[in-house]
Amino acid sequence: MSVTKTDICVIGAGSGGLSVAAGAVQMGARVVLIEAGEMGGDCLNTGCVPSKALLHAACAGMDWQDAHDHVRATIAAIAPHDSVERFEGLGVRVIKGFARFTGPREVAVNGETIRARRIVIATGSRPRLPAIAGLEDVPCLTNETIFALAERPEHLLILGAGAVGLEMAEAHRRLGCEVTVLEAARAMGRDDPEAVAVVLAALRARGVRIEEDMPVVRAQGGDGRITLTTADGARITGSHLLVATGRAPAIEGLDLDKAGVEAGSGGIVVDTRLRSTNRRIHAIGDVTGGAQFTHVAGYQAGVIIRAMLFGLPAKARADHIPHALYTAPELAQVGLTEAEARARYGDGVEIARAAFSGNDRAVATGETAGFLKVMVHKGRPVGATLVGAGAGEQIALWALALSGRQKLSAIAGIVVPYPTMAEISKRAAGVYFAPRLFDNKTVKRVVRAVQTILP
Ligand SMILES: Cc1cc2nc3c(=O)[nH]c(=O)nc-3n(C[C@H](O)[C@H](O)[C@H](O)COP(=O)(O)OP(=O)(O)OC[C@H]3O[C@@H](n4cnc5c(N)ncnc54)[C@H](O)[C@@H]3O)c2cc1C
Ligand SMILES: NC(=O)c1ccc[n+]([C@@H]2O[C@H](COP(=O)([O-])OP(=O)(O)OC[C@H]3O[C@@H](n4cnc5c(N)ncnc54)[C@H](O)[C@@H]3O)[C@@H](O)[C@H]2O)c1
Repeated sequence: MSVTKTDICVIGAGSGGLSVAAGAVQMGARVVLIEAGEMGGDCLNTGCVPSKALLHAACAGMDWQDAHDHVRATIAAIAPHDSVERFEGLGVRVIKGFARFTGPREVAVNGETIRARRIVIATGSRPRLPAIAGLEDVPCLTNETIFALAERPEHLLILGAGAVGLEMAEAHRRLGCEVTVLEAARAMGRDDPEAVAVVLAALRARGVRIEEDMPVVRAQGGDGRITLTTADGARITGSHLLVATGRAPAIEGLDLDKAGVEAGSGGIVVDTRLRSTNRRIHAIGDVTGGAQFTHVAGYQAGVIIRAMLFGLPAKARADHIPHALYTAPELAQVGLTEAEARARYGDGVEIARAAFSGNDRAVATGETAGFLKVMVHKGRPVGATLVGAGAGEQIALWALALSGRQKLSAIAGIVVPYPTMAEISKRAAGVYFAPRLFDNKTVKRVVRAVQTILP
């Protein structure tokens, strides 16, 4: 077996692995990148990119065929950025094959041994199928197959009202499918319930049936006719079934034990510096079981590059990481939700709110559903929840505020073009300061005194 020595060996060419490889090689490290499937991983091929392309096409009123052509064209347009050719051009050695550990510093692929000073596991996640009687015998779709569906489902059943379930419900309903979402617990359970309610109301108004606290106990049927039985005995029949009940870490076949890397049911165990139980092996992205987003994998890549290349003890933060749900309206969150802020700071937290119905641009465009609420502790925002048109774009301002640990006065002090949706952020900050300024006896006394002496 031939042996190749390198500085960094990256397993998985998805959002996390590609970022590590590109950053490290351009700063002078020797990098080997191993990918078993498609370059670009989940995000490009079966996740973010096709889902956002499908949502756009559906909201723009395209038909099934045009929408799927748009999905393929979008992937094809972005693919060169993640391609073998681009990475080889940067100086990375790319190996297409399945990697497995053969020792604490060694990985084997296609009969070759890669011996590396540092190894990065960025193998991502796979759809997790729940233990429901009969499910294994029913033809079910996941994110790996739904974007390649040739024909429009007449009635799409969706298990799980998380991000995948709700975005796919939105897209397929707009493409003309009947859609039923069955959620065992609460839809978008980690997000602010008041904000989630706005999204659910909009989806329901467009005809999506969403049932929460509705565990499914049995699945039966075949191609074109699938019946789900709920715990209370109700039977719901549809033509297709999408399972969107969360993810499992992609660690099968990696032989982690040979490298002394521990994994739990959530994924590879890492410390705040994203080191596994083998200190020379880092793990980033979905495989660690934390917040599963492309921008998190990319952020974590930056953290470990600092450690691997410069020996800096960089820690990964989580308090400034935003996420967004791309339904209409969108829902976005950064930092603590109201419930989390109240649990942490008790009465020390204040909530500053503004509604899209009070935003002139939203009124002009008819997009008045939704609100912003900002959780404030000692004059600093510790979280922001946005639900409304363009929430995913607008959360960037609050991500900046939390990332820089800025005061709310920084947001109150910005000047925003009129009329824009972005005014809602300044408005919420104004709501926080208004009583301090306008209901303040000292301020009033000072103004009266100054007025008596000013010429
Ligand atoms: C439908 C859907 C929509 C999504 N939308 C968004 C969104 O809008 N925004 C967002 O931020 N996130 C979104 N996500 C989540 C996002 O796709 C993931 O968080 C992100 O792709 C994780 O990146 P990663 O590098 O950890 O893993 P991946 O991108 O999955 O990459 C892992 C790579 O490792 C390879 N691999 C696995 N095992 C091996 C091995 N042993 N040897 C070699 N290669 C291996 C795989 O083939 C894969 O290419 C979405 C996910 C889904 C399912
Ligand atoms: N816009 C985005 O950024 C975006 C979009 C899609 C996916 N993602 C990422 O992908 C990951 C996976 O998404 P997901 O939606 O599959 O997972 P999820 O964890 O977000 O949601 C899964 C949902 O399924 C429910 N569930 C679990 N078992 C069930 C059962 N047996 N029957 C019915 N419901 C059940 C859960 O209660 C939960 O609400 C997410 O963590 C998210 O980070 C992000």
